[in-house]
Amino acid sequence: MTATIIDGKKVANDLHEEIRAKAEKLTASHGVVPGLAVILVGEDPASAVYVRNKVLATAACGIKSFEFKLPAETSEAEVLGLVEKLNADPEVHGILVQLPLPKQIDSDKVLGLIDPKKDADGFHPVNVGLLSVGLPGFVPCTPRGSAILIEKVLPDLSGKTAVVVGRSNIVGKPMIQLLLQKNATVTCAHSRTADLPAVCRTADVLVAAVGRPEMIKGDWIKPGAIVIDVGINRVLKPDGKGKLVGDVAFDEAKEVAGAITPVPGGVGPMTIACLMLNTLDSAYRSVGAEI
Ligand SMILES: Nc1nc(=O)c2c([nH]1)NC[C@@H]1CN(c3ccc(C(=O)N[C@@H](CCC(=O)O)C(=O)O)cc3)C=[N+]21
Ligand SMILES: [Mg+2]
Repeated sequence: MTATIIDGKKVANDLHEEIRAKAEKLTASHGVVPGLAVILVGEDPASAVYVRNKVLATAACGIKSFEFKLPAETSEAEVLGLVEKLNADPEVHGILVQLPLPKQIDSDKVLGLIDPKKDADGFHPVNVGLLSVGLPGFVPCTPRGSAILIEKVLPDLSGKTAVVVGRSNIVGKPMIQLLLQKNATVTCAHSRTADLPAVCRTADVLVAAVGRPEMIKGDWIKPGAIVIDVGINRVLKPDGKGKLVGDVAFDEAKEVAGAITPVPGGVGPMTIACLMLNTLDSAYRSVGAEI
């Protein structure tokens, strides 16, 4: 039996339509168009794809997009100044500073300056804290999108075991919080975990967020498990062309799993859809309207 392939692109496109309808409703009732500002410092080819997809998504969702592409040698003071300007701009409801930033810029300082009420990435310590105590705030886009996909396949995680491989602030840690909120029994595994394959084999829900191409093999997966592949790795094929692969060896894994996300077309589009969702939520909150 082969796994159900979870179509993240389809779920994301459906979300875009819902967001557009709600954005139009907010414009009709309050004259507000949700706005998202993206700051990109320097040229990174992978970032360029991401930024292009974001701009396409804002258009699909009826969200106004403000793009700031700054040269790689931009000073920290300049980025901080831009963040302050966007914090004060009533047309901007969400601010995203694309990571990683060049060396001369302290990213903690920049993320800490973003108004927590406009923190569409959910990386500000205030939002991290709100998530960890279960209060409303911004939830990071990749875990939020992953949780939506898991819910589609398995709405009730009570009594289920979830393993998150990776402990980053961007994906692993917030993913753990969301899985706990859903009553899963959660393990966080990482590069120092002993016998990682055995730990992965305990998972009814396995979230791979390690950033290492095809590291998680088919025989690490419990038969019937839900596998969420967060990795987006660009690798070279023997013919010299580039292709995208996840952190999971997909061809093997799909023979064992019950459901699995592909790369591309899985978590990636959901990350972007959730960025739109966070921006929409923020615009509603800015006028005190119910979503
Ligand atoms: N502050 C910040 N927030 C982020 O969320 C953030 C970031 N910085 N820096 C870069 C990474 C990367 N990232 C991606 C999101 C979606 C796709 C995506 O749409 N992927 C598609 C297409 C990929 C393609 O064709 O290249 C897919 O997987 O199907 C890719 C990459 C968000 N990031
Ligand atoms: Mg690690």
